[in-house]
Amino acid sequence: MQTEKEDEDDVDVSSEEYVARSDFTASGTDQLSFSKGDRLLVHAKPSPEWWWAELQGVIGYVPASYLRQDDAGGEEEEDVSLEDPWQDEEYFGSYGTLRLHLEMLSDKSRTETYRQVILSNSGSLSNKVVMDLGCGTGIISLFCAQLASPSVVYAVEASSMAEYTRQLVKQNGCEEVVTVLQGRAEEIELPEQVDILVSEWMGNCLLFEFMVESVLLARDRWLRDGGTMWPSSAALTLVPCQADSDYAEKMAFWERPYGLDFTPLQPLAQQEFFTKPKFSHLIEPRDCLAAPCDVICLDMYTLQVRDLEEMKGQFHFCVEKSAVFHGFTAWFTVYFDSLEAGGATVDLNTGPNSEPTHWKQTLFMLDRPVTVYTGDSISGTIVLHRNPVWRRHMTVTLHWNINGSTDDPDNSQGGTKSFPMWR
Ligand SMILES: N=C(N)NC/C=C/[C@H]1O[C@@H](n2cnc3c(N)ncnc32)[C@H](O)[C@@H]1O
Repeated sequence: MQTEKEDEDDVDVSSEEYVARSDFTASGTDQLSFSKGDRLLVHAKPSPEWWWAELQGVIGYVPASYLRQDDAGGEEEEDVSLEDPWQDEEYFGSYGTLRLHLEMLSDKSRTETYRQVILSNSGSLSNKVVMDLGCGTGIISLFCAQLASPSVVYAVEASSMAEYTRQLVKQNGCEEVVTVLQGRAEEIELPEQVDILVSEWMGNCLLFEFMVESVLLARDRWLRDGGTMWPSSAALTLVPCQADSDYAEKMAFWERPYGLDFTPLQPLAQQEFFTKPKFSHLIEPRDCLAAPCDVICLDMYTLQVRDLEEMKGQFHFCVEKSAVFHGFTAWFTVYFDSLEAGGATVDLNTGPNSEPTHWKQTLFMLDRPVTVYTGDSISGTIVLHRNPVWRRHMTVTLHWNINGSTDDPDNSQGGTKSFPMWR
């Protein structure tokens, strides 16, 4: 609930009026929702990002980046610094070039998995209506047209790549089946409901970029009752790990470079290299100190956008090898249910025991590595907290306890650390 203002005396004389640049929907009970153009009275600025403001007698926290001061003319000055909380210009701009598409198409494990899904369901795909959300160069849509006989595939792509995708569809003789629609999936109009919504939406740590929100909105609007989601479900997996080479390279390095003592730089190294997660980390199976654990599982038929604000998971690891516990590594697996009842489920596992993918894995480095021993247990929680302002970002908070099997005073401890990804 938002806080009702008591009485006029509470108004801080230094309150300033600001105008809302865009809508904002509160994602916490102490936040204040507002609409574009609303005039808010800012009473306090406890942090650069979040201010304490009032709207029509109701008070709550508001994201400062959504507000602008009302200049004399009341016209919005051309504010180039206004960043769209979705950063869509930059995001879709990056997908308008080939670099990322080349990376994704070069990822054989990823691309062959989608091909396998189409191939193993080719019979059931006959005469079906398919939506390929975020089709990029259209590879999945082309697989559908080439390997099966759907009645139509709506290939939706928001970036400028769409015009090339149309050429690729024509070039490969698929224009009878594949229709390319340029636009955001949340905004385009389809002529009909779809039987299958297929998308390759997974970001680092499964959710980064939060393209999944677009998939859920499209599901709710365009997937017919009883339709199929591909992927059908997803799991985020975690494992405690050693990361000797990363630690040696970034931290131990400062102990004796060229015979000198550079250890006063280690707090800087900690801050600079270990504050954020490390994307594209390649963990070896031998780096895993315990059996991995699925900490978050998503059912793509029931998952709601509001669930994405905060996702929590628990873990309990039994240490299987004595080693230095440097941190946790995360990866994901997505599952594609067969269109036929009882048919085989296809999965894409991006973990260390599968073919490497362009996502690789994500390393969360602890501030203080600690030696753990076979028989110890590491238990705790992981929380993925979506950034209330930068909607493609999140913070991953890990909380762990080590229950030492030995009486080594150093290793019955725990900790907690939050990793911004990225803001
Ligand atoms: N797997 C990851 N990380 N990204 C892969 C895929 C991203 C592709 O999907 C497109 N895309 C993302 N969101 C939307 C949307 N809401 N509407 C239409 N197209 C979209 C991007 O422009 C890329 O071409």
